[in-house]
Amino acid sequence: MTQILVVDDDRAVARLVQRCFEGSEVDVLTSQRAAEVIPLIEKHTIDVLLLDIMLPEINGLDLARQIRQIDSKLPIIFVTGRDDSETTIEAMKLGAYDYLVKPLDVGMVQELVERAIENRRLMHEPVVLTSQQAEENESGDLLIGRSPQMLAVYKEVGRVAAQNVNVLVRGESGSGKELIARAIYQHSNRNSEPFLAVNCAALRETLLESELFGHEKGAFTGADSRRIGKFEQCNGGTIFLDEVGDMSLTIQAKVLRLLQDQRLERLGGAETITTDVRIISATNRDLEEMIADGDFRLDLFHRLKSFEIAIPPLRDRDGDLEQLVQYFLKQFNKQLGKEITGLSAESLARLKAYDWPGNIRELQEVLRKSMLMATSTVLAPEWLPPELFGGAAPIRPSGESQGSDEDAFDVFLTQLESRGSENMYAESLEWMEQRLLSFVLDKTAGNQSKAAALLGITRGSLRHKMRALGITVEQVVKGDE
Ligand SMILES: Nc1ncnc2c1ncn2[C@@H]1O[C@H](COP(=O)(O)OP(=O)(O)OP(=O)(O)O)[C@@H](O)[C@H]1O
Repeated sequence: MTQILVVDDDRAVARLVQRCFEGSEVDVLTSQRAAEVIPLIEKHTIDVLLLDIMLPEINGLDLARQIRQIDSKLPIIFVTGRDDSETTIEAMKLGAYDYLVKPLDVGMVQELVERAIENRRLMHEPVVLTSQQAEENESGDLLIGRSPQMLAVYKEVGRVAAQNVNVLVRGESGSGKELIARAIYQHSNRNSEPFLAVNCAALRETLLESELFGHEKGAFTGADSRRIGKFEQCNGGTIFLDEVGDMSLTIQAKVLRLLQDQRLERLGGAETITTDVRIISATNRDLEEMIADGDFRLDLFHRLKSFEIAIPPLRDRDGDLEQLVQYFLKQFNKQLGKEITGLSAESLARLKAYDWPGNIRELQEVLRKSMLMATSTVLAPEWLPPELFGGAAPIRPSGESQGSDEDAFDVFLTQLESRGSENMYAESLEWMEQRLLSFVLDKTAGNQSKAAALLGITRGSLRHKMRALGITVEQVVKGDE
């Protein structure tokens, strides 16, 4: 269970945050007194702290300094009554995750807290290179696979982690670039400093520029207060630039300058700020081709790849598929309350013959969906999706799930009931969310902004849900073909 702590002498703030997470997996603890905060943090595992800057007994910033001594990586979101840029900057320099200005907006609180929870997870959940012991122990995210190809990758992680150089992680979509980036960070000398991830493909140019470099009030329409960018906020830490090939040339030039002399200016600002960040970047794009086409800067490319790690696609890893299948079967049995003991020989042969363009993430999704539908304890080919059969749907047992989604839902509900689920509400919602998101992303050809607009949720929430459900745009679009 995720736990967040809200500290504010204004009870309305605590009530609003509690409302934001009603019925969710997030447990909201509240306190109105500064003196209670440290004992609460020591007693409970707090994932995110929402902290009023103007507490009656103590300044929130001073309290944050004390908290940093106990837990240097706890994401703190400051809540301020007024948009006072000096205090805000002070807070961000202290390593605050972000800040919110009252009156609070439910959607914004949800989105920011969800992002902070994800950030906490990225920093904390250890990425463990597989060993028998690690698999048994099952804590954190495991990097499964002992193929010679992956052993070579682990060796490179070990070789580069402690060196203070920028690393470019390359690999196809879903092949584990983010996991490898986190493994590098966790084994680095900067592992007690923050790790912030920015997806360069997820934001429009101005927003990405402001996310990375910050902006001054009035720098562009909508910039109604000063904002500290991730490079400044992450001073001393590590930034993960995901989908780095999607940065515009303007932003590339700014990142290059930052890499050359660790200096930056906020958007619309004149002050030069010095910062010290290590960059781990990742891409599945052909940067050499982009350079040849004038879409990516050669000088930046060289700076980013002081060291390069290439993750092999799943289809090229000898023997890893079986191990990953075993691991995910165990994981999903637990999550879905199933008791599937293994795959039939034909199912395994199908999995091995398939190309896995979406790599591990696609394998996860295929297994999860198939396990959700399966009525037997051995996963037979009829439960596998059509793409594994070259597009032709496998024959399902008569009378089951051949028809509409409505029929499939009835079958699913019957299965839940017959296995005595005590979590039908959550499991059915997840089932429907899977379909809803896949449907909408299909309709919008994978455009997440349009999909979020259709769904009436923010793009951040959509991305969060996609990640939680293991949905990737490539897969959704591919399913349409
Ligand atoms: N070797 C592995 N062992 C176990 N799980 C893995 C492994 N590699 C990847 N995964 C899982 O597969 C999913 C995709 O991994 P990740 O997000 O790191 O891929 P990525 O290459 O960064 O994807 P994208 O290109 O979409 O950004 C995650 O859920 C991750 O935990």
